[in-house]
Amino acid sequence: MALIKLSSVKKIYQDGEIAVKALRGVNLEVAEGEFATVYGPSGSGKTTLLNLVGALDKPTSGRVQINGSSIGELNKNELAILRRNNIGFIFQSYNLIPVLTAYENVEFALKIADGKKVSKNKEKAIRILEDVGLGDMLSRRPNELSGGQKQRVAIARALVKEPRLVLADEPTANLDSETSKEVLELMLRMNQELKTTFIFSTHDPMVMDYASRLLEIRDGSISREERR
Ligand SMILES: Nc1ncnc2c1ncn2[C@@H]1O[C@H](COP(=O)(O)OP(=O)(O)OP(=O)(O)O)[C@@H](O)[C@H]1O
Repeated sequence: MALIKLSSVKKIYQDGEIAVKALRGVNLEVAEGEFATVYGPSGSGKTTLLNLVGALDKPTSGRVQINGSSIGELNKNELAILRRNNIGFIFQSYNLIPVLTAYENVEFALKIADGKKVSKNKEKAIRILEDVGLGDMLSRRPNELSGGQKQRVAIARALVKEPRLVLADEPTANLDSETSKEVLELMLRMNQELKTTFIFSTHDPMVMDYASRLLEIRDGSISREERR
């Protein structure tokens, strides 16, 4: 069974009088363990696609299945549980909690996922922050970190739960090439060792080099696909 399955998915945003057709009938299956990137021009529908795959939004028509569940049939609470148990998100806007330190932001994500193993959580949170190169910034708050460092806290927070699926919107947009490489290597290791599935939206050729599957999206449709 595919981890993600989209069947004839359309998404129309109503912008006042105007209906914006953001996705125009997308069919897509992503299996467990894929490392896929979605690329295409600005406004082509990449973020819309990731939001649907992440159960953050529902399609206007068609079906989005995550691990066999049709998201159109789940209520808000069920969608939240599905996301919490399966998906790590890395967004452009970071969504870090401003009053918490880098370490606390990462540890908090673990606490929500699994309230029990507190001592293990501490080790895990520190280790993943070291892995993204922030071992000496554990006690900094978001406003004391650069854009790229915040991005790396957001990456650590998404990965620390070891979710089945990681969704990332331009994960390397604010990182220099050395840091991008380290973060991508970390994700690739998780992909190989834990079979974590990754789906990225990106313009970055380095990210595309790591991908095992490239999906081009144009005007709300998948226009080209390549497996490597
Ligand atoms: N909430 C919304 N209301 C109305 N229109 C929207 C909304 N969100 C997105 N759109 C429109 O839907 C289309 C697809 O947007 P989307 O954000 O998915 O594109 P994208 O490929 O991620 O673009 P970018 O690379 O610039 O982030 C665009 O025309 C956009 O203006």
